[in-house]
Amino acid sequence: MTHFDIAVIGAGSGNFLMNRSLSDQQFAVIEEDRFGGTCLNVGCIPTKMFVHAAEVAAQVRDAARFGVDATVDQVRWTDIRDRVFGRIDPNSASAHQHRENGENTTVFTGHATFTGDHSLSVTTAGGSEEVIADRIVVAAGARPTVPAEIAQVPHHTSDTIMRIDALPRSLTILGGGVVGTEFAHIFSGLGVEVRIVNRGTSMLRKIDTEICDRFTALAREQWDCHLGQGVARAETTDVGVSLVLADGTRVESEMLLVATGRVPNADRLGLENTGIELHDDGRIHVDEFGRTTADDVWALGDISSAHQLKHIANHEARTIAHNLAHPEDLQAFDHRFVPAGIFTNPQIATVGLTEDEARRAGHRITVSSRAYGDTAYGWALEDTTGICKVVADQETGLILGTHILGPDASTLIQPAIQAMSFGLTAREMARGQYWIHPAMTEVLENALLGLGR
Ligand SMILES: Cc1cc2nc3c(=O)[nH]c(=O)nc-3n(C[C@H](O)[C@H](O)[C@H](O)COP(=O)(O)OP(=O)(O)OC[C@H]3O[C@@H](n4cnc5c(N)ncnc54)[C@H](O)[C@@H]3O)c2cc1C
Ligand SMILES: NC(=O)c1ccc[n+]([C@@H]2O[C@H](COP(=O)([O-])OP(=O)(O)OC[C@H]3O[C@@H](n4cnc5c(N)ncnc54)[C@H](O)[C@@H]3O)[C@@H](O)[C@H]2O)c1
Repeated sequence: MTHFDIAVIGAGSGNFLMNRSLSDQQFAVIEEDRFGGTCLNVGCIPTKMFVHAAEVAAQVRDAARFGVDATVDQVRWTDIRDRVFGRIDPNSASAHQHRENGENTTVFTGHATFTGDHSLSVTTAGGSEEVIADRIVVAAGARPTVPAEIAQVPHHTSDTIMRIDALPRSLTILGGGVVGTEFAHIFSGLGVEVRIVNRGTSMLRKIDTEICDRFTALAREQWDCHLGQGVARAETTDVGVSLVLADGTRVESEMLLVATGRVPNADRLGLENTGIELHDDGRIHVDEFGRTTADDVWALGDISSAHQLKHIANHEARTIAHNLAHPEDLQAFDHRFVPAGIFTNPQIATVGLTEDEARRAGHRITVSSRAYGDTAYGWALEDTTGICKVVADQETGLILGTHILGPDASTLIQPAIQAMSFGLTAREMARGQYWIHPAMTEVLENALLGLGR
């Protein structure tokens, strides 16, 4: 049995806790898989590296529209894959090594479960070890869900599909959420026939309705979409896998990717041995400072947050690091304006309330939408589908939400996030600064001016 000041379960965002202000603390860092967690190894970073490769290919295919004739001769999948993981794997290994060599860190490679509020059993390759700690931070993340009707047929999840040895000719994606639409973009960009089966009648159902409807129509144009239907049964066939839908339609592809959501890993932590309480959806319950319902046990990121996003997990890790170092001066999480970027085709970015949410919350709102194609740079792009929408409060003039669909949406939205975070009104934001002409940001300027205050 070894005693530590702080034990951290999970070296994804949990690996950022060990900063200078806690250098006098002895840490146990417990990780059962790779350092860097989901984002580095199987999430944000590799997916965006693949998205870029897919967009290079898509741009070549689209070049003739601009008077440039070019063709994609070949997609060297294994070269693309090995470039991605040739950068990522050493990064993860060096993060691990850094903690192995750290003066105040001891790494345990294995699966941690609680045996009490401050005691853990770590199952390692060599047996099991007991770790006792005065304070424990749970940063154990989430994992992909696989519906029972799929479990018995060969399938991938986002954890495995990026390391396949060869591209399939066709891919069925079950789920039309963020993971499903990003992989649809990646694989269709690389030349794979993509089919999507989604229970909901629209894709990305949580986003603003206008953007959602527009994106769903564009998804139907580029992928073979089967929406509003569950899977009655799944079968292995000569081709690969066939999903039989409720109406009898068979959707068959060489490969199947399941992207039906992610569940917090709280069910695998022996929490029944602790005072840690859960939400109904399986997340660990934390207060605004990151404290669970057990004394001196904290939690952050996908295991506890309502937002499964890396920038949120990072923010929560920074806040908890501060709170561990300064228990007399606790800081609260800031979840007021949580932005998200969806790196599909077209890209989508969103922050704050959708139009419907703003109405339901009782705001008297003013709404303005502007097309990319109505700005000079939108002309240069020949864009016909992009849109920027701003929702503001009529009385205060404050921006309640911003929603963008189109190239570089996740970059274009940042001034809106800044204005919302610092309390600038839409008018101040539109009129109180220069907007570079003819940059794509003019679409946001025009949407703000369209609010009419
Ligand atoms: C395909 C994909 C793409 C994504 N893209 C984006 C994006 O573009 N932008 C964005 O903001 N977010 C994105 N996300 C979400 C983002 O990756 C997560 O929100 C974020 O990584 C969560 O961080 P975390 O530290 O909470 O969990 P993780 O990074 O998952 O870390 C948890 C760690 O705990 C370890 N662990 C779990 N249980 C135990 C245990 N009992 N004992 C020991 N170790 C344990 C795990 O092995 C893991 O390393 C994406 C997710 C996926 C799946
Ligand atoms: N760019 C990003 O920020 C990014 C990228 C990837 C993932 N993520 C995070 O990961 C989380 C999980 O993403 P996700 O796409 O797996 O989940 P999701 O909740 O976004 O989407 C799941 C989809 O699967 C559908 N579905 C669920 N069960 C089904 C079934 N049995 N049959 C058919 N369809 C079914 C749902 O209707 C939904 O459309 C996201 O919420 C997001 O927070 C973020």
